[in-house]
Amino acid sequence: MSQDPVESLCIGVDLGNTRVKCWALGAAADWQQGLSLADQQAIRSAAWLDRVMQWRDQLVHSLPIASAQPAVEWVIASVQATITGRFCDRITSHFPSDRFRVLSSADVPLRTRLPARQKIGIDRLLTSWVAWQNNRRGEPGPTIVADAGSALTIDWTGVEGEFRGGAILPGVQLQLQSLGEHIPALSAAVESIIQQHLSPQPATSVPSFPGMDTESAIAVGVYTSAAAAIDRFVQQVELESATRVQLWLTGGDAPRIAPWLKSQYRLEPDLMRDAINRLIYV
Ligand SMILES: Nc1ncnc2c1ncn2[C@@H]1O[C@H](COP(=O)(O)OP(=O)(O)OP(=O)(O)O)[C@@H](O)[C@H]1O
Ligand SMILES: CC(C)(CO)[C@@H](O)C(=O)NCCC(=O)O
Ligand SMILES: [K+]
Repeated sequence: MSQDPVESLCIGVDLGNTRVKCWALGAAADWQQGLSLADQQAIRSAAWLDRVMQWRDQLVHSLPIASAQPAVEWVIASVQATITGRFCDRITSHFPSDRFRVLSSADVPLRTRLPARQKIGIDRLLTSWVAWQNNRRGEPGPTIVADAGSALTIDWTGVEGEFRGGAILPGVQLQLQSLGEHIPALSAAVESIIQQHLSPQPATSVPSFPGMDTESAIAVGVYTSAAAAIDRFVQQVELESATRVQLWLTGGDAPRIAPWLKSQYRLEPDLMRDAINRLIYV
């Protein structure tokens, strides 16, 4: 009897600055529903590579065809080259027949006239490309993606699909950490906000305005600064292009920034997954 793989499985990986996110793509995306296997593991921790390998094992065992030895391909979008090397080495040592493909900026079908395309973060290009694709089906207009991760990036793509560049600033968590580390009087309040952020419970309330104690003043400060940067960027693009823009909001801190925005937006927590999926399957 043939031992050949009967199914193939594609796993999308977003290797960010703080977290790694993995998803089964294509048809297999459904197989993991209800198993909460979308691993979100801090890269700083020693065990993160083991966690991903465990997740890959669990995912394969959850395939509907019990005897399958699927051919597994990892499609990796990474902003950290050194860690990508370690990641691929680990995959090869655990699962020698797994294949991987590391995406580069040349894989993203978005034009740009920027001088150094290869230096633009793959996350910026991928999310901009998929948001622009989505916009084409709706109202035409420039696309802006605000990705609130470790860094907050805000990027502009023209109506014809040209990546125009953007803005990069410290993300919410980084702003909080720098306050906590450099201003002793604020470190306890910052610690408490960070703990709330990391709790699996979604935020229940938006801090009231203005902040009436240290914690809420810090929260109002960092959220309004992120939201104001995004609103200002939107305003500038609208001014320069004389049309309404479509703003997409993604990244771990997007839901907390959203209530402070004046601009209309669409919140898409998994824009990176959608982008990798679309790149591979469409
Ligand atoms: N379990 C968690 N671990 C770390 N950050 C979390 C967690 N849950 C929510 N967050 C929030 O998500 C933010 C990180 O967002 P995201 O996961 O998009 O970033 P990232 O992948 O590290 O960054 P980037 O993609 O910019 O490199 C943190 O600032 C934090 O506030
Ligand atoms: C800006 C970040 C860190 C955001 O994740 C990433 O896109 C990156 O490492 N970019 C490289 C520099 C650039 O995009 O111009
Ligand atoms: K990101």
